[in-house]
Amino acid sequence: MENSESITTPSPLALAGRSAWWALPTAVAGVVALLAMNADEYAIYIATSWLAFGLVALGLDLVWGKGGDLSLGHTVFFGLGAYVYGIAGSNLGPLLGSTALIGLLSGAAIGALAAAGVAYFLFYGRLGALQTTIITYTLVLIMYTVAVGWTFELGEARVGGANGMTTVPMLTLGFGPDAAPASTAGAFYFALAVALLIFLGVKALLRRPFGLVISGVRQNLLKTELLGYDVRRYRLVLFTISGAIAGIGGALYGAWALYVSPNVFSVAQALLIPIYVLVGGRGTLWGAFVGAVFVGGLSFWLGGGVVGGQTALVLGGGLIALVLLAPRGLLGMLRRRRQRSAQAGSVPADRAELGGVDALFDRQSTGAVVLETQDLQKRFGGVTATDHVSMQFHDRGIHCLIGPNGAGKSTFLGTCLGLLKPDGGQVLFEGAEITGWAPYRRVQAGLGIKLQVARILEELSVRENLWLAAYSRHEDPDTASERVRRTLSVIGLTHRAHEPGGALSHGEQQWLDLGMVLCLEPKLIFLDEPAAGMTGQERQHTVALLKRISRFAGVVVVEHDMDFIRDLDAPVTVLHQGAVFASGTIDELRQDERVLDIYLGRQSDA
Ligand SMILES: Nc1ncnc2c1ncn2[C@@H]1O[C@H](COP(=O)(O)OP(=O)(O)OP(=O)(O)O)[C@@H](O)[C@H]1O
Repeated sequence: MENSESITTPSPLALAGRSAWWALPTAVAGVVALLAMNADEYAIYIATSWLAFGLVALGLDLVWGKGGDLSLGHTVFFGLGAYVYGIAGSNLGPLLGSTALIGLLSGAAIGALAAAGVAYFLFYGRLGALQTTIITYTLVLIMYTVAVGWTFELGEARVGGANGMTTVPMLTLGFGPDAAPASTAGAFYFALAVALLIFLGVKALLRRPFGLVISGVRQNLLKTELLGYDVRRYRLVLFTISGAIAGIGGALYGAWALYVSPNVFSVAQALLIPIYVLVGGRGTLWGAFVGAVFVGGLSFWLGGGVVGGQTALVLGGGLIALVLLAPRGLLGMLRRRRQRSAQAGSVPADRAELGGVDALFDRQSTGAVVLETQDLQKRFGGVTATDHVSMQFHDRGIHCLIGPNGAGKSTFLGTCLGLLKPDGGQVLFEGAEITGWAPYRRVQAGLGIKLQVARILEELSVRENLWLAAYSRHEDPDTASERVRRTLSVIGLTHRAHEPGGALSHGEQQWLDLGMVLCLEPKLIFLDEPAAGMTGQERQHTVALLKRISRFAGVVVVEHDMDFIRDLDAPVTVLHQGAVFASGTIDELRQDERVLDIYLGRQSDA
């Protein structure tokens, strides 16, 4: 009862935790501000640079800790922020004053622009994680070479290649030509306020459904796309925001150092940023600042000569030890580990409400053809995996697809879903050609897919998993929450709604995965080996559930288990060597010598 009440909580914000989320960061910033009042001016000056580095680390933690993409190129956005602040500030500052505002705007703009360009290339090119890291690293090498060799003058600004840029104006908070530069303390408080506001902005963003999608992207990119989210766009937006934050950090750094060296693009500087994040605690956001202060503070202390000038050596050794001893970072050590439930829950057959399926579909199915393939072909080198397949699937009823190993079932599924690009033929959805569509667009149009291995988002709660699916369909938090409540009852997981998906048993994860597909209210559902690994009772229940679902949506079942197919009592198509080989009822096909032959391997040609 307690669970079901909280499940109906309409606000998506409830998904992300406490409501006074802004109070702690604000209080911490307040305490830091109070401490600074009594601190030595030189310490305040040094601490201002830690805030600038903390910001670029925050930008990286956003894409790495939250989004899962390790970028080694964030120092490029940081360095560009510093240079562009120098150029814009030295030209506009004498006219307008407020180099602070100029710095914020120019740093954010150049950081965002550069990051968006890189992200477009990375994500729309569908490059993998390793390639992302290598390409961002290469970017650092390129930028360093460019910065060392480039000398030019632009108005008051002089960029001097290897000598760097010396015309970087001081931070001015006031407006107008007569505005005076900020004091050391003034610059620190300004940087602190900027860091706090950006931190709160990032937190607020991640508490929105955007944050859940990003969490999905990190945990399982394919599943998130199969929930209908344009994952490339989400990653691009996240990377762009993170570049803007790094650019602002760079502008603050430029205003602090009053000089920009091409070394901001050096490999050493590039590697320091992930080190800040690792030391502080990846994915914590706070850790970005903790890492910058800790590493900055340590090198400041060591630089004072306490270890006989071996600063880099001692710092390096210390950091290696820290990362080994506290792999989750300083803040990660403090965080309570989420307990994985040891409960080995079985499939909740007796608790699931088959009748509840009716309430999950608002629309009536008409029995019309929803998906059609025409002459579909797919080759892998010399292997023809899909051979001129023309099939139709309706928005009601069950259709089974069988065939021996290597018959081309998965390939056919992959081309229908947009996971594989066909070499010929067409895929039509409700009469419109969708052959070139990305998977998420097909899901938005009404295709649902449950792959053989359950794909759930293990760190999100059961409810959040379902909510993400329902939100993709409805984009209305209240409607999504209501659908989640109904779906939980259908899949019998209401009592585990608030547990992380990763704590569920194998069987329960399969049900959760199916529940996510149901939340999408698809017109046609592809199920890849739904009976794999199930007990007899679980199979019976699945058969009953699929029959119920098939009143409202077409269900295409790809299976090996002939008893399961028989129980489904539905038309069957046999694939062999990529082509449609036979079709009929399972009993008819079991009598067909040709079909028996291919299953027993007695025939090499169709
Ligand atoms: N990525 C790939 N690269 C090269 N060949 C592939 C690839 N994917 C599939 N194939 C080949 O295409 C043919 C069809 O494979 P597919 O996996 O579609 O069959 P299947 O019916 O799903 O088999 P199974 O029931 O064993 O999963 C096989 O000969 C397989 O070796």
